[in-house]
Amino acid sequence: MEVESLATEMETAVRVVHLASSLCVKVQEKLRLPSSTNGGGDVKSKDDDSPVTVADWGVQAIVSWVLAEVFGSHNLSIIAEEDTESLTKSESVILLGAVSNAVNEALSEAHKYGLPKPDKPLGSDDILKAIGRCNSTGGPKGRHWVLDPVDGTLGFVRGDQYAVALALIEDGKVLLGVLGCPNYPVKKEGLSNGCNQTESGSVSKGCVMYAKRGSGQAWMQPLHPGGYPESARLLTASTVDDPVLATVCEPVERANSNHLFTAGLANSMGVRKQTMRVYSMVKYAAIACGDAEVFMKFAQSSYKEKIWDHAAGVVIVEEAGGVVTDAGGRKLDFSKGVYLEGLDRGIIACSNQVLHDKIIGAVYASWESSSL
Ligand SMILES: Nc1ncnc2c1ncn2[C@@H]1O[C@H](COP(=O)(O)O)[C@@H](OP(=O)(O)O)[C@H]1O
Ligand SMILES: [Mg+2]
Repeated sequence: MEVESLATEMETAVRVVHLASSLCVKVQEKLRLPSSTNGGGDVKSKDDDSPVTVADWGVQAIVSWVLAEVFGSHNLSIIAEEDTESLTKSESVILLGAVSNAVNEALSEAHKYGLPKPDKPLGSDDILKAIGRCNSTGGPKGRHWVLDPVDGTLGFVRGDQYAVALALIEDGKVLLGVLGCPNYPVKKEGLSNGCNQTESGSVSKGCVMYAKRGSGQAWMQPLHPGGYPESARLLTASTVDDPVLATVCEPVERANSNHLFTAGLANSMGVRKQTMRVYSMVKYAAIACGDAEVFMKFAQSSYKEKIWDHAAGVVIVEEAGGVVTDAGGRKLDFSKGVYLEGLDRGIIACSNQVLHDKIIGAVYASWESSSL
């Protein structure tokens, strides 16, 4: 498949991530209201105790509905994080109503993003069908959309960073990636070289980043409440290759990555800047636009990374000039279904190859002496 032939896929993916991000912004605002007035925007717990909200289901419904409208539902394969189980329980009527309202409110604006909109509001059955359709398990062959409707749900419910992440995988390769980062601080003007902030530049909030495999380009658009933006800027990852000058980022949650190991590693390399703890794939976004140089994640060995937590971010970082591998220096394998099978210890994303080589070397040196 020629990557150039993916114009409609890219266009649709970018536009629907803008629309989905606008839904998230509204739901996150509601979550900050007292629970009696937040319109059913409460936070639920999944079986693994991680949070899930109206936004997770709402985004999944919207993306699934739009992709089915544009590409047809026949043979449409979507691998996504949420399922309908808790939404279909009898006690979930209010929750399903809140998802329905959020989805229909967002879809009523779809034309502002150049996307199809339904003739009449979607019913609960349509919404459950759209969410439930995203149950593909992927694999080595064929075309699969990969969606994390709200990555970093903990950040989302805390009013912090989160991302809407959509990617397209074909025959195990990530061809397209789109990241909606509604709370990302973006410098407003004079931005010719990524989204680095300067002291003089004014900063606005929210962007969508995207890249097509092999294009050598990653792009960023501002997030506009009123519709699809006219402009896009090229992103360039940082050329800093001296760890002493590098900014390292890692997950906020101690449970998701070994902070002690990362701190020891950074220390051994002479890193001086304070580690940035950031929720979600926004860490990949920070590397792609030059705000950070290194993202490291060392989960517990029993944890298996899911493809939707990485696919979009990896292609965006790579096309912006960065390098992403496991801790053994091997490319992440998106061909094995829902999980990143065979991952060696952790994930290392760097803004350039020279820095990446240094970090991988330091991981080897530190590993033996660590108690991981
Ligand atoms: N025990 C664990 N170890 C590592 N990652 C985990 C984890 N439990 C959940 N995660 C993943 O870490 C993601 C959040 O990333 P981060 O910690 O970098 O902010 C979660 O995404 P969701 O919030 O979409 O569930 C989830 O997929
Ligand atoms: Mg996630």
